Amino acid sequence: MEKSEKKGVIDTWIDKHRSLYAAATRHDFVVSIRDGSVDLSSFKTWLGQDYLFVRGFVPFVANVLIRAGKESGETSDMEVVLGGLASLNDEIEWFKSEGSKWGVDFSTVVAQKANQEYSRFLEALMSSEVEYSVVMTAFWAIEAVYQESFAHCLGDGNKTPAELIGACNRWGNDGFRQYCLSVKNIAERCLENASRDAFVEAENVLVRVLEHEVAFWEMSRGGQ
Ligand SMILES: Cc1ncc(CNC=O)c(N)n1
Repeated sequence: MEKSEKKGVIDTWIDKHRSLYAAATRHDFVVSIRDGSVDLSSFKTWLGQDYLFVRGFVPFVANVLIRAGKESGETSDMEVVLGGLASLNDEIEWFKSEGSKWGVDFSTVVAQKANQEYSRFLEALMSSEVEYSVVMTAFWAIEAVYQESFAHCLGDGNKTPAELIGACNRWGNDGFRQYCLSVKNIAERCLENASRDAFVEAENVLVRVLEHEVAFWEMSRGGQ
């Protein structure tokens, strides 16, 4: 097989954890956006919680950026992560305008348990004890779940409500897909040279990200 066709370790792990991956990327909430049956109070709950999540995700990505500058062999790694950080700047502005559009006052939104647990998990990954390959794998998984989920809402035959297309475009667009592929390539390259321990930990962290993402979508059911 050509190198470009060779299945990487991340795809092997995704295949191995196929049902969990599907639970994270085809959650009822996402499917309900795509089929147009979404309950708007669920959407508002997700919006408020995700705004808080993203505020905690910024320092995580900043930490990845610092490590990409120091620990990576390739100068392009830092540029890929910097692109991600730059888009988070736009994203926070986007959240604020969506908040006013939907009447969600972020100053009164309280992080729910699943959100708090996800933030704690991100904080633990910021420790210098965690290897770069492990952090990169987690970073890829976090971004890829949103890319896959929202791209699904824009795919052929969707009945996504017009007022939710903007949200879906934010993560479902082709540029974000390309960016996720770049992050995946970085993670794959790091994993090729990782220690046995880091390799085992990376798979474990990938699974944990998927579990956190499922729990995160589940919060939308509360509809508060
Ligand atoms: C819970 C969660 N996971 C991943 C993302 C996507 N990354 C940045 O926006 C997100 N916004 N929220």
